[in-house]
Order: sequence, then structure tokens, then C-alpha cells
Amino acid sequence: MLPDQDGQNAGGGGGASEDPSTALFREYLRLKTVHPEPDYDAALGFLGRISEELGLPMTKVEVCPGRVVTILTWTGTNPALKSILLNSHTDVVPVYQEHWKYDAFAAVKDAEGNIYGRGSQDMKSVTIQYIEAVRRLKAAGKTFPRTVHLMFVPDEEVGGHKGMETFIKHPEFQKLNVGFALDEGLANPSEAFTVFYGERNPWWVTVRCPGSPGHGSRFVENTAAEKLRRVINLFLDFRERERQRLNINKCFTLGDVTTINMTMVNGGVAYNVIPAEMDVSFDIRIPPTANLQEFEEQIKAWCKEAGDDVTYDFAQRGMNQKTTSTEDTDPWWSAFSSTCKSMDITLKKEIFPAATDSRFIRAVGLPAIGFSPINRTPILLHDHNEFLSESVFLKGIHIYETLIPALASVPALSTEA
Ligand code: MET
Ligand SMILES: [Zn+2]
Ligand SMILES: [Zn+2]
Repeated sequence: MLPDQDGQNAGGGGGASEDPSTALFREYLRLKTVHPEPDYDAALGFLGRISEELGLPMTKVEVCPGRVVTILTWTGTNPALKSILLNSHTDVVPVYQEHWKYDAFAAVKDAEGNIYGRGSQDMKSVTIQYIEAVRRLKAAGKTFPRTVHLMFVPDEEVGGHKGMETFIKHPEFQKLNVGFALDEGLANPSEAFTVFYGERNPWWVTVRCPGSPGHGSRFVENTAAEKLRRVINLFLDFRERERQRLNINKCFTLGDVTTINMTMVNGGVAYNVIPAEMDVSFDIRIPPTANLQEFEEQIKAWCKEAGDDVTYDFAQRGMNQKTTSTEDTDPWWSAFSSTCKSMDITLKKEIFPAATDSRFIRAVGLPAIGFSPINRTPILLHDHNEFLSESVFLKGIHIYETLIPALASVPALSTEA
């Protein structure tokens, strides 16, 4: 069978017979909300239509020019109670189109029912699953005590500064009266689902190595390149030690160790001019159990060891080490986990290895759980040929149809009286 490109023919179960939730998911995947210039207007138009279809009022807050946070609100029967936030980001990371089987923005469904597209796992699937679950619950005439907010934020993939990081301090966020949040997680290749109660802190650091310039034919002392080499060795030796630590400890996951990757190098003007400066950048992810002050001292010591005047600065320096309770006594976790249990879902609790907007939610003291209802699927976020099967996608809607009522019905907490 030919892959179904346009949803109009019957290939791969598309066309007239296609489940409307799948069709909506594929439509959303086709919006090019891709960096470096995401078409956020397309997403806003789409969400405006959803607001009308669901009969839910929409609030739009422009946190920075061209960066709008959208909220659809389903008011509960007891709006004084803290609300449930269903958060998702609308942007996606770029693609190397030449490495994809299909156009990364065509939302092709193949003969096996796998839907290919940038954002199919991260996290356009989750956005549509929230929407479709709420649509079905509303259509069935359900109501719940707690208000449910569906929130759609820009710029998560570039650090969240013009998105959640700024919005979380906005009076409009306060007005939402959030008690508990769900945000994205990761696929799990096995039958189990992974759930995240904390995240590693991202540190994006650039180390600057100044040195003596001169003619490229000479043995100049104190060059930038010699310092750069020492910096790279010190950082990457630590990377190797952490890699071994992860391999040796069978119960560790990526979220339990520190990763360092060298991601950019800069410097030099000509083959025969010894440069006055060379810079190297690293993406470092640090578990919430690590001592951040000590780690920064380590970076300082490495720079000192590398040579005179080697300095570092941060483009991103997460300092929040708060995690969300997964104790049985916690009412939110208890509602979440017992509802999953009732669906025979096995949960694996982990620290999120990368970063999501949950870190800003946890930083203001609110509980947040990272969960994408994706099992039996390879982890392909940010990768070539990112896909999600239609059946896993549709099952995820059912999961939220069960989770949302449970969370929105958590009885008043002692603090809410
Ligand atoms: N989600 C992206 C990542 O983890 C961007 C977050 S900002 C560190 O890399
Ligand atoms: Zn994401
Ligand atoms: Zn991502």
C-alpha cells in the first residue's frame, strides 16, 4: 500500500474513514512551527478554531513580541479549587530533510499506520491528545470540580525564555490558580510508560581561550589552541568518567549522571594567523542530586588549569533542583498513579534527561509530572524520521480521558479548605 500523503486516499487507513482525531493530529503536524522561524501564526489560527469547536474560551498573552501563550479554559464546578494545567509547547526543532524517508512536515501515514513528522513525539501528539480527550469528555456531558487549563506555549525548544520562563511570572499565570501540571515526557520502547518527576539542570557554557597571536610558521608560546586543547580534554575526560558510571550502575538512567557534550567551536581567521582567541561551547546536563556550587568550582578549576585568562560564561544555567513528590501520600501523585494502575499501565519513574518547561513550573513550587503516553515506540525526539503509530496515539487519548477526570476531581486539599 502506498503511504497516505494527503489524507484524501484510502492508503494506510486515511481518507474519509480516518479517525477524526488522527486527521487533526496530522493537520497539526503539517504546520511549520519549526525553528529558527516558527510559523506561530499558523498555530494560533489552529488553536482559535479548536477553541470554537470545543466551546472553551481562549486567553492569549503576548509574553514577548511575536511570542503568544494561548490558554483554553474548561471551568470546573468549584472554580475556587486549584486548577489542573495541561501544558504543551507548539514549536519543534529543525530537521535534516535529506535524512528523512518522507517530508518531515507532510504527516505521512505509512502502511503500518506509523505517522511521520517533526513533532509526532515531541510534542504535537500530546497537544492533540489533550484536546481530543477534553472534546470527548465535554461531548459526554462530564463536569469536574477543578478547572482544567490547556496551555500552548512558544519557544520551549530554544530555552523557554520568550515562553514559559517569562509567562510563569506574569499575572495572567497567577490567575490560572494552578495546583498541578502535566507536561511532556519521553517515549518508552517497552510495554511500560516512563513518567518524570524532576529534570536535570541544563548548563550551556562557552569557554573562551585567549592566546598570543603570531605567524602560523612559528612556535608561539601560550597560544589559544593549546589552552583550547586542555579545556576540551578536561571536559571530555569528565564526560568519559560519567559515561562509565552510567554503564557500571545497572539501575542508573541517563537522568542520574552528568552529561557533557562539546557542541560548538569557534575561532581563527586565516590558515597562517595564530588566533588571538578560540572558544568552545558545551551542553551540560546535571542531575538534581548533584552539588551545583561544587560543579561550578570544578569548571572554574578546569579553566584555571587550562591556562592564563581562560574564562567561561553561561547561556543557560538552571539552578532549580526541585522535584515533584511521588509519595503515595501526595494527593496529585496518588490520583495520577492509581488511575494509571486502574488502566494496567506500568510506570517507570525517572529524572528527565533533557529539559522541558516543567522546570519553570517546579521552580515556582508547583508539582509537575512529565508524561507522554507513548509506549512500544523508539525514542525519536529531535531525531530523523520521528514517528508515532496511530494506534499508540489513539490509546493516548483514552489515557487522558481517564487521567483528566481523576486529576480534576482530586478532593479539596487541606490548604484549599
Ligand atoms: N527541550 C530542549 C532541550 O532539552 C530545550 C530546553 S532548554 C535547555 O534541549
Ligand atoms: Zn518537547
Ligand atoms: Zn524537544
